[in-house]
Amino acid sequence: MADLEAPLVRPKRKKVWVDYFVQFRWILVIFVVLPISFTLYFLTYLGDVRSNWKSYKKRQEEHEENVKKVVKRLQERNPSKDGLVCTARKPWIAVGMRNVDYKRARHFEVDLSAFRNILEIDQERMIAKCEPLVNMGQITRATVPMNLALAVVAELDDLTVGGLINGYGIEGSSHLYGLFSDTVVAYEICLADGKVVRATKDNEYSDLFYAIPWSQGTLGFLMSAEIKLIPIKEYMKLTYKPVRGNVRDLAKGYIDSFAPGFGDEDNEMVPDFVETMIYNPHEGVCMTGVYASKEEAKMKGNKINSVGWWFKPWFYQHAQTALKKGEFVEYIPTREYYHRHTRCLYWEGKLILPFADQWWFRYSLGWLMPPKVSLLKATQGEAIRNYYHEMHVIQDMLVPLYKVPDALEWVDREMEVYPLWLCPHRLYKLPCKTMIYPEPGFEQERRQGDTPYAQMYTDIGVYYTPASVFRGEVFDGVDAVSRLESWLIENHGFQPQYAVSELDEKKFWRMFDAGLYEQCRNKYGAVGTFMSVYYKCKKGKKTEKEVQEAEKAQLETPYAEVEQAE
Ligand SMILES: NC(=O)C1=CN([C@@H]2O[C@H](COP(=O)(O)OP(=O)(O)OC[C@H]3O[C@@H](n4cnc5c(N)ncnc54)[C@H](OP(=O)(O)O)[C@@H]3O)[C@@H](O)[C@H]2O)C=CC1
Ligand SMILES: C=C(/C=C/[C@@H](C)[C@H]1CC[C@H]2C3=CC=C4C[C@@H](O)CC[C@]4(C)[C@H]3CC[C@]12C)C(C)C
Repeated sequence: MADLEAPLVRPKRKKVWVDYFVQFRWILVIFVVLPISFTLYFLTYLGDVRSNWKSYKKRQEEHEENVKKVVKRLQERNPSKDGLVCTARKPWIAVGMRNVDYKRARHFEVDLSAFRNILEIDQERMIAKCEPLVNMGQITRATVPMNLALAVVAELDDLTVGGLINGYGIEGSSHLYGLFSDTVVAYEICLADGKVVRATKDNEYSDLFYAIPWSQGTLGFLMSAEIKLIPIKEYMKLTYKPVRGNVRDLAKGYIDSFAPGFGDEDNEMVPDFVETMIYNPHEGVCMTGVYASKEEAKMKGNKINSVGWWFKPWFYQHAQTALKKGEFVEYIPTREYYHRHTRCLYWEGKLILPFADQWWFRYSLGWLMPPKVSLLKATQGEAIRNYYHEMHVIQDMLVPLYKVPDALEWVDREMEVYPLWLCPHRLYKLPCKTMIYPEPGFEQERRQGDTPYAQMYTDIGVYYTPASVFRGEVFDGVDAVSRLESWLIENHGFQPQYAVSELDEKKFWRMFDAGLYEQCRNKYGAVGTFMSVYYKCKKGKKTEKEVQEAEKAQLETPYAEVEQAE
């Protein structure tokens, strides 16, 4: 605690050309990225419309044909000559910060680009059956008019079902439903030998069912997923409540905004949606939402705010107005609420287009927003990419709810990044130990927000330029991330794998549990066909030696070493 009190003194840093490149990147973004993004969004939309014209039967038939092609392609692979297997999705298309170096070294690609259809919306079973490239924009466009939604809808339109399942996905409803993968009831998986199986939590493939989340596509290819739907209403009644104090007070305000006492999950006060934004070490805004009918929203005296229109203020700035005007309530059309952070990429848009939040830009060119993450990645070059690793932070810390005050103190001291995004999620106690798992014995502590069957966690989203960089001081992003990871390991926290990681293999397996994953890798023949999850997450260019070692790997030994060391 003592060293927490002493302020860090950082030396000044000299600006280099890449600082100016980042500062003037908006020129490239306005004239190249935005027009192409807009065109691509429009073409994707037309593709979705075309897909919707097809009957479910036709889509299912096409799906079966496409699955056969995947099986054939896998069987064509010559293990002694071809590399290990991954999808053919280009590294820059994926919505993640990793450099996906494994796709820049020897590998064997399987093209899944045809898998972009919603195969069925079953209103009786309350299930949406989706192919892996169905994205969030597409699914809400199809379900919201039916007053249905996936139980967890990740905010950015371009996030895909396959990426959210094989990685992680979260939203403001995760305090009720868990992470995206917790809402899946069945996976259709193509295994290394080309066998296609349906895994559910209680059939013969239940081990595979539990091992898929966080495995990054290293156990098999996901061909489709059956995902839980929930009934929704047309509007989200959102309450914005300002909180003030030190970071521990802000954390308490956040926890009290939604978390009932231990085991009191049926408490009617628990909202449908929760998120908190912390704007500086002394101020934050806690938001809680409940679904509301259009009749209620349109009642006299109620304020409707269609936040999705291109000319509207960016959502995080709109929420911030609660700090001036005090607590307020408004009704937001549900689909616009789901995608509230898309237009400004949370607040990252401010750095890329610093004036795009001004009224004159919003009214004149706001309709071109947002720039597609994939195009930003495609045009950023090595220098900007490295700048984002060294002088910027894009990380999430999944921590037990009761540790949020400590985590906020840590981030404030070590990174000084604001705004911060806080979003709670349940971490279920499952019949087997998955890659991420609650603290052993958490239920005996009977803490606020927990239930006997799940521990409440929080995703602390740390995205932006640290204050020290704005002040022109030295900031070592690589070292900061490394310390963040160590803090997470010590505090039973987890780091989503879309972010850049500095973990070595042993530390990786200290953060994540390898037991079930390794067992399934061996049982389902993934070793020697699919890459390992650490190989995929490891930062840095792959050397020929590393590629060869990965290809020859029979057993993932570092896990065994961790076991022995403990
Ligand atoms: N609100 C949220 O929850 C947010 C989440 N994110 C992160 O972004 C990521 C999603 O980005 P997105 O571009 O959609 O996904 P990606 O293309 O980045 O895929 C993520 C991983 O899933 C694997 N994968 C994807 N589809 C399949 C499949 N059909 N079969 C097997 N493996 C598959 C990929 O394997 P391969 O490398 O072989 O292609 C990759 O390892 C998530 O992992 C999430 O962590 C980011 C922002 C917000
Ligand atoms: C994890 C969550 C949200 C994360 C977003 C804030 C980030 C996810 C991917 C990030 C980005 C990817 C690539 C980029 C290209 C760079 O040149 C600029 C930055 C960026 C656009 C970057 C910006 C942040 C993300 C969108 C959820 C759980 C809240």
